[in-house]
Amino acid sequence: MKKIEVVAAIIYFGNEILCVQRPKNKLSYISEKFEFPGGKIEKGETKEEALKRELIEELNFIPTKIEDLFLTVVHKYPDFELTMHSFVCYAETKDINLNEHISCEWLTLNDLIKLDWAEADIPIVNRLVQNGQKV
Ligand SMILES: Nc1nc2c([nH]c(=O)n2[C@@H]2O[C@H](COP(=O)(O)OP(=O)(O)OP(=O)(O)O)[C@@H](O)[C@H]2O)c(=O)[nH]1
Repeated sequence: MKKIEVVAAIIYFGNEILCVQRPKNKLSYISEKFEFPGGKIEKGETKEEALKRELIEELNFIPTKIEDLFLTVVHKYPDFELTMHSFVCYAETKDINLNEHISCEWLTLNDLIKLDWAEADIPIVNRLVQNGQKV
């Protein structure tokens, strides 16, 4: 099975997190699903370099800070196996451009589960919510 390695950004503005919606796709399980912005790591790139490049390409956005790795998810979709490394980042503005996605929402932790997420993102969403519930 084809394997792809991806980086994804959990971007906080205050207590809100950026969620972006993918366009229609022939693969129904990712079509119009919500995800965290990011994309494939290219040859020779570090994860951080890939993340910065993808955020500029997709959103014209430069994070003020990128934290260490938050969670790596390995998920088997019907057509490929995804390894996705997620990183918490911070924004000092909500001013982004949607160059590839069809919509976006800035949501607090408790509202994240309301969206129709790509399956691979569910462990990340759950971990964010759990961490938020710790006192
Ligand atoms: N960026 C991102 N991709 C995700 C997430 N969840 C998830 O299943 N994916 C899947 O991981 C893959 C990422 O590929 P992509 O198409 O975004 O990457 P890319 O920008 O490098 O695409 P390209 O091949 O058009 O250059 C897609 O199949 C996407 O559906 C997520 O939260 N963020």
